[in-house]
Amino acid sequence: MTSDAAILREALHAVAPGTPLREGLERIQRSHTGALIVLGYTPEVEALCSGGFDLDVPFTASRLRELSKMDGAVVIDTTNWSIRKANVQLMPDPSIPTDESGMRHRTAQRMARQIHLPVLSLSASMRIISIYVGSEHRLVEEPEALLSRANLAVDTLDRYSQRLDEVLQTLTILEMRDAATVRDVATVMQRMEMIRRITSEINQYLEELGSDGRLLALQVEDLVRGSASERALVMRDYAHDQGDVARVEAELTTLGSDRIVDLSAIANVLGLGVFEIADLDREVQPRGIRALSLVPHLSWNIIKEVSSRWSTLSQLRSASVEELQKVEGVGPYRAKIIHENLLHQSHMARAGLVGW
Ligand SMILES: Nc1ncnc2c1ncn2[C@@H]1O[C@H](COP(=O)(O)OP(=O)(O)OP(=O)(O)O)[C@@H](O)[C@H]1O
Repeated sequence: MTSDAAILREALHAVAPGTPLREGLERIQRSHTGALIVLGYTPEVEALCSGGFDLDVPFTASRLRELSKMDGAVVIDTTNWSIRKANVQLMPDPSIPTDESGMRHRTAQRMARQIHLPVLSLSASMRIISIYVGSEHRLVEEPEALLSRANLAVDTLDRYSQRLDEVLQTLTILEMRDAATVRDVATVMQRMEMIRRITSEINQYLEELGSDGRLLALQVEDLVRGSASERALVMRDYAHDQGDVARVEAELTTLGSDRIVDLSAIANVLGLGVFEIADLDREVQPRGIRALSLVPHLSWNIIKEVSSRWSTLSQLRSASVEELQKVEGVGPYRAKIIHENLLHQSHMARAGLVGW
């Protein structure tokens, strides 16, 4: 079953600026009237409606405004965006608790708690749009306020991305010198997880911003391009058990905000066995999967095959062209490219130059 929070998120998306529903709500606000709108038409909703009249007309912003001029609620079938009822009295169970004041908002909250569908309430006096689903409640924010918070979050994402670039470059150089430590790996994973978190927050803003968030969406896309696959590569390089990457991903995602600052906790999610602070300075070897991903023209299957033959990047780097050729799917040409590219990466790293 879809959770109330997920339904609320969808509803926020449906009322985002630029959508027909938002246009209808803005028209109602401009005419200084209020509205009570149920987003969903089910037998349960039908049973809680009294009076008014039945309709089956396509939803338009102007129809919503006209129908909201009348007393009572409007019911919209969101499966085909048609208006099904207008001028109806909603009769949710009066024993359902509500902390709202004013009959419109109290009815909206009770109704939402009973049917677990979005119910919108527009106050005539305060120009506020509220959405209720189950016990969830959100005010629909003005685009300007949302946009300024989203911009702040994008600035943060930008700073986090720069910092990730730095720590990832350090890790790359240390990997080539066989000197990476648990701390370096955990620091990269920490930065990547922080980027994932702020990106998911921004995506929620973007959903609510609708067409007003288009430019910002492009900027975010630019900042996070390739970051999810890079994160998976680092995990595959260092997770104690390579088959465990899905668990690592899930645990990292749910790590509380107090624990995400703790490098030991992150290292332990990767299975790197940190029992005391000094363990963070233990050297670790990558499997070489990220380094192989930088070699041109290598398919994922070949990367997996090659990396499974040698247990560490340094062993892989010392493999000769002849040895590489013994791997299924690797011919003389590919073997040479792998060999030369890994050496090239190593030389660049030794010279302190990365980003090939
Ligand atoms: N149970 C209900 N079913 C349908 N419509 C209702 C219901 N309760 C209130 N309303 C609608 O809300 C309108 C305003 O009601 P009321 O003045 O009691 O609420 P309010 O919250 O004080 O108003 P506002 O939100 O505009 O400040 C009513 O005229 C009616 O159209």
